[in-house]
Amino acid sequence: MQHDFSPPSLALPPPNVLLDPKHWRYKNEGNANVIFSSTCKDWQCSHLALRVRKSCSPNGSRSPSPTSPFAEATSLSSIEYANRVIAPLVGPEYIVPMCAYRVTELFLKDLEAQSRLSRPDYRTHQSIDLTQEEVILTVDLTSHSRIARQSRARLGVGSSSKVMAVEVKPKWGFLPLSPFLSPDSEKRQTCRFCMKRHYNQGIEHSFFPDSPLSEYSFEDIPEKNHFCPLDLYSSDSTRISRALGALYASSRNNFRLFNSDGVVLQPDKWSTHVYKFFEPLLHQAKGSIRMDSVDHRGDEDGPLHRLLTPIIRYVLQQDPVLARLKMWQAWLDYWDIEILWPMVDQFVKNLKDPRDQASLLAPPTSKEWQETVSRVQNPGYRSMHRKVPDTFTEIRHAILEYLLSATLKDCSFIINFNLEPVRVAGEAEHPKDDGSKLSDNTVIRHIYVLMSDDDGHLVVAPSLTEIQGSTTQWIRLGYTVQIVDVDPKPVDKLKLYHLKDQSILAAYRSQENRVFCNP
Ligand SMILES: O=P(O)(O)O[C@@H]1[C@@H](OP(=O)(O)O)[C@H](OP(=O)(O)O)[C@H](O)[C@H](OP(=O)(O)O)[C@H]1OP(=O)(O)O
Ligand SMILES: Nc1ncnc2c1ncn2[C@@H]1O[C@H](COP(=O)(O)OP(=O)(O)OP(=O)(O)O)[C@@H](O)[C@H]1O
Repeated sequence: MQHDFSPPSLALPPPNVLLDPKHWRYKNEGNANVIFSSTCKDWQCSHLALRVRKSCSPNGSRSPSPTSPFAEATSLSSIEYANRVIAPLVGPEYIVPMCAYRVTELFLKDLEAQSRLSRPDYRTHQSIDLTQEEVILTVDLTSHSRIARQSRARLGVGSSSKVMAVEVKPKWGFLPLSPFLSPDSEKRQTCRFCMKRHYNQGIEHSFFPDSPLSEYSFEDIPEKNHFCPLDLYSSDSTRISRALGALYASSRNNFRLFNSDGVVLQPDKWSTHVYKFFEPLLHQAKGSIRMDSVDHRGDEDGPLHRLLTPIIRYVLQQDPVLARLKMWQAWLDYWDIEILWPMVDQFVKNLKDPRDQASLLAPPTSKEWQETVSRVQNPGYRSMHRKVPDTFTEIRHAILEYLLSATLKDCSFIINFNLEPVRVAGEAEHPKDDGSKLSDNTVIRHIYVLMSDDDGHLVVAPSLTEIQGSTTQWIRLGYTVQIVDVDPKPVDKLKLYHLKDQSILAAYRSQENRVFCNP
């Protein structure tokens, strides 16, 4: 049933349990996959998720087009890519355990039928691919059971089941480095995400002129209050807070909050959920955190800004995930697609032998991906003055590097917070926490959180020693940070990347507002 990449930590229940559709509930989906969470309470099952590929059509038949993300990405290659290509770059602790699991068409049809009512309208033009023989069995990063079990085993305490998970799709975190882009290029001042806003608005108008607001619509907020990924990646407290505030106001597919059951919450439920999660701490601050309107997302004194922002900001400032994503996104996209694609295209045209042309743009092999990772990890690779690629091998290298950077520009990370039982001051502190590993590579870290007596603000610290004396009550949160959606991008998307890049630029230039992103 399973392939070699199954990590030992996924001790699996028998197939009759796993292949029972009533044990799965629709969780969420992206462009290419639908995710189901386990509803089975069995300890071997309760923290699992299924990642099921979508077809290109509404009836579930697989009809890969040359631009399809599935054309090269079978479930096995996605797993291999995550473990052998992405893990060495960003760190194995961020990679979610996964294995390929054989399924039947009947099982897929049942999943398809039971998910129909939960799926958003704008996604239903693609349904589950009923021809796939394997899906990815993985860990549900929004579930409480894995970290809670670990805490129980380590601390010998009954662990609370309170969990809050947030997902962030941070997108492109850099302004281009390319020495070949014009010094006057808009790309030197405005990040790709901020430019793309105008392109998205154009697409939405042309496709959905009368549609109600969806995840994909921009709400009517002033330009200066929009989310800029560069703020999130900045490691500066004020800028991270601003980025989070912008995401609360207009989250699109860049920010999600999950409840204790791992269900995606609608934005108007976020404040209440966050408030309830922190309730053990709030007796001192009840008056100062406002819960008096229905939707507190924009309220500076509401639970999102006062409670959620400090803990996410703390995690993002401590954890290297964003710095690593940004570094590799930028270095692997050294030339910029505006320069790279015409270079590739010209080179292909100059090749006499059609077999050489085909092999320059052939799907990368596993060996090539692994060579790419070794090459780019070599310190010499990060030189500011790279040789312009002009041989077959160099152009091929530049293509693979760009595709790798595209994966890192499109992935998301999930932070899962697990609330441990409430303690009072004076209780013995846990030993200093340097992160403990689960049986896979997942690292659990802990933070202490309290309401400051002085001003009713949330204080976050890595150990109690730093905060004792200023309060009577604190909570300890275990948290994990892991990345999802690190599939390989197909090589035949390269041309489309260029087209999209030029369309984004054109849409940005066609309007008057200029955005200056802080690098
Ligand atoms: O190009 P972008 O930035 O629009 O990214 C696409 C994403 O759009 P986003 O901006 O996040 O709404 C897009 O996300 P949505 O479908 O919009 O949620 C996909 O992730 C797409 O990747 P793939 O085609 O499924 O492999 C993404 O395409 P890639 O460019 O990563 O291949
Ligand atoms: N292991 C997981 N645990 C919990 N939730 C998950 C997990 N993997 C994915 N999800 C949820 O499902 C959503 C879609 O998953 P994923 O990003 O893998 O789909 P995709 O179709 O490949 O995305 P894209 O549109 O970027 O191509 C994620 O945004 C996240 O909300």
